[in-house]
Amino acid sequence: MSDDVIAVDGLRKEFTVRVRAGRLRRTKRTVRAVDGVDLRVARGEMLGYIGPNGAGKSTTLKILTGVLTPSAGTVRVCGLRPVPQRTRLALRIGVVFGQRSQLWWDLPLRDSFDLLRHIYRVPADAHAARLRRCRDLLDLDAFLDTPVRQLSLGQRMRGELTAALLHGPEVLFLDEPTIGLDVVSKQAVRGFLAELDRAGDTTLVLTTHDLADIERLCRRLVVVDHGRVVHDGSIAALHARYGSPRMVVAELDTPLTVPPVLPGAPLLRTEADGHRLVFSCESATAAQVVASLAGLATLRDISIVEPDIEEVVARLYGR
Ligand SMILES: Nc1ncnc2c1ncn2[C@@H]1O[C@H](COP(=O)(O)OP(=O)(O)OP(=O)(O)O)[C@@H](O)[C@H]1O
Repeated sequence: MSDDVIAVDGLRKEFTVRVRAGRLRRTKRTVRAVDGVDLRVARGEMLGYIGPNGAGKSTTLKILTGVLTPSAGTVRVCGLRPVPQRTRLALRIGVVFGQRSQLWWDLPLRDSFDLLRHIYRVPADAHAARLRRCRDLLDLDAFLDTPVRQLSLGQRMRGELTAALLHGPEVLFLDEPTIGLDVVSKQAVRGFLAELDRAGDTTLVLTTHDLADIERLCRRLVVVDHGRVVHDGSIAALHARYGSPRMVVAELDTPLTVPPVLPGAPLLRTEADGHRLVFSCESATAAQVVASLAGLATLRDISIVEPDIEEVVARLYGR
C-alpha cells in the first residue's frame, strides 16, 4: 500500500464570476483557478508550494482541507475525501492560514488552547506534552496569558502554529505562515517548522511568497502557474532545469590588460578597477574556470556563488 498522505489526480476548480459588460449589463465568466493538478505527497515530506499571485495555491489548499469542493478530479488526504469527510479529516490535519485565525480574539492564548483540547477531545497528558514542546520551541510563555487581540502578528502566528498542532495532526497545511513577520519571528517560525520536519512524523505543505522559507525548509518544491504544475522536484533540479549557472568570482593581484576569454564561461562583469572578475559557469565547471584563469593571472582569492533562487523563480514565472 502506498504511504502517500496526499493523493490528487486531475484536480480542477472553476469559479464563475460576474463581470461588467457595459454600463448596466453583467456577463458570467469562468475562472479556472486549478487546471489539472496531479500531486502525491508521502508521509513525513515537507513540500513547498509556490507560484505567482493568482496561480491557484490557496484554492488548492482550500480543496485539500475540505473548505472548497473541486470541480473535477479526485482528492484524498489521509485516505479521506476532504469535503464529504471533513469532520474526520479535521482530526487528522492542522491548518494555518496566515490571514485567518483559529484563536478566540478576546481570550488569553492559554484559554484558546484549552478550548481546542476540548473540541478535539485530546487526552490531557498528550495535550500537556504537545503544549510543553510548543512553549519551549516557540517561546510562548511571555504572552500565554495575553488576549489574542493584543498579540503582535509574530506572537499570534506562534500561537496559531501551536493551535494547529495540539491535536497531533498527521498533515499540517500552512498558507503564508511568515507573511508580514519581522526577522526574529520569521526565524522562530522557520526554526520550529524545521524541527517539526526533523522529527519526521508530520507531513508539511507550505505555500509562501518568501523563497527564503523554501530554501531553508523544503527539499521538494512544487511550482504552479495558471493552475498547473510547472515544476515538481528539488531546488537543485529547478536550477539545473532552468539554467541558472553558478558564478566564479576571482580576485586578481594585478588587473589584466585584455579581458580574458575562457571556454564555456563568459565574463559577466569586472569590478574593483579590474581586480575582481565575475564569470558565469555556462558549460564549464568552476574548477575549469579557475584552472584556465590561473594560467592567465595571479589569483589572490576565488569564491563560487550559487545561483539565486529568486532569479530562477522569476524567470520561471515570466515564461
Ligand atoms: N471565491 C472565488 N471566486 C472567484 N474567483 C476566485 C475565488 N477564489 C479564487 N479565485 C480566482 O482563482 C484564481 C486563483 O486564486 P488563488 O487565491 O488560489 O491564487 P493564489 O495562488 O493563492 O494567489 P496569491 O499568491 O495571490 O494568494 C485567481 O484568478 C482568483 O482570482
